[in-house]
Amino acid sequence: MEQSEVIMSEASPSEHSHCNSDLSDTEMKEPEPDFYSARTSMASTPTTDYFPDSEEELYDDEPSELPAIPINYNRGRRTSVSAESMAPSQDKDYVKVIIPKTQEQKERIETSIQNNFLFKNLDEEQYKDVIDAMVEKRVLNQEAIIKQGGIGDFFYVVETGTFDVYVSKNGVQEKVHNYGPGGSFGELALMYNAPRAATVIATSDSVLWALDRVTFRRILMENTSRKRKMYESFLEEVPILVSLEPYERHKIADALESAIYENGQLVIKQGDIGNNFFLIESGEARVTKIDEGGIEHELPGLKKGDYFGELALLNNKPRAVNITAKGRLKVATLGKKAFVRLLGPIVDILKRNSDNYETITRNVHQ
Ligand SMILES: Nc1ncnc2c1ncn2[C@@H]1O[C@@H]2COP(=O)(O)O[C@H]2[C@H]1O
Repeated sequence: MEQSEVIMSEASPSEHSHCNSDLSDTEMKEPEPDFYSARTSMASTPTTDYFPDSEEELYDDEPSELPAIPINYNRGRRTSVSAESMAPSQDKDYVKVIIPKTQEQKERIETSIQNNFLFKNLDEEQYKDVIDAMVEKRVLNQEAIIKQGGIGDFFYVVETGTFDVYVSKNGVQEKVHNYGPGGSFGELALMYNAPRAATVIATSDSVLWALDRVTFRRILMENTSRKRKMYESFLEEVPILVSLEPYERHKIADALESAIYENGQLVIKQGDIGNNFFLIESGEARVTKIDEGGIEHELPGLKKGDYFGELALLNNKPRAVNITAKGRLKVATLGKKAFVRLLGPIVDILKRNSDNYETITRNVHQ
């Protein structure tokens, strides 16, 4: 069947200044959220009709085939969504969503998604479809864009502004996360047909790009859930990551890329500038250090579940050692930006552990 297209009314161009984009986590101020009076507002009137008044409009009661919901995401409170196959990319009956945009709006979307891992690996058509379907949404400081327990309608990418995420457990609200420009949220309810797992509140006047659930499921869901599933059990077993929340490990999975090194291949060269952090998925690695006299010393090796490459990223120093594949080595890598953003909660542990290197090196030299 031919794919049809539905043209939505145009979102009005932005006159909003791009503010707060440089706020670091530490600069963000704690809000006093009032979840019950919090409201959301549409930036541009012409698109208002496209956002249902009630999220319930999107649903009916027919049961649907559901993927397994991961731990901690409002288990047991699943909602159902009909007329969506579990392999959305193969559904030829979908109607493409096209919301006309100015060139300036398209460019702003491209800038917002360029460093977002969920948008990596899209082909040209998928990329265009995503941009076509996105709708601009402006929120005011302290507005709740998502409320925990609500039904999921849209996935959001932050263009400008900042957001805090709260999870309520046993009546206690806990701040679990925050987002800035380029960040994205709201995927869980769409992926698992589950109620919203958290409340997301703007901590400054912000601009978001919203992607409807059908387009999200059709284009972004498969790759996202494939990667999260692929790395889930591995990341659970990496000792350095045990203190992280399951959701934090999922965000790491989004950002990971796997690479294979054959026996004897150099992964890290002493003295180089460091751009990546590595986790060993399988195999082993040799670690050696060349001293000032040019003599190479063997240091304790690395195995599955170990990490390396953090030192140069933590201290902005050249690589301290050589790392070489010993047999076939499979690693999962994180780029520097993702390392800083996603491993923030364990930076102190990484730094503390790195103190041991000096002792190890000193012992080897003696
Ligand atoms: N610790 C967390 N647990 C659950 N959701 C989170 C967490 N941190 C950020 N989020 C995001 O908050 C969103 C709330 O809506 P969703 O459940 O659709 O998707 C959720 C995630 O994108």
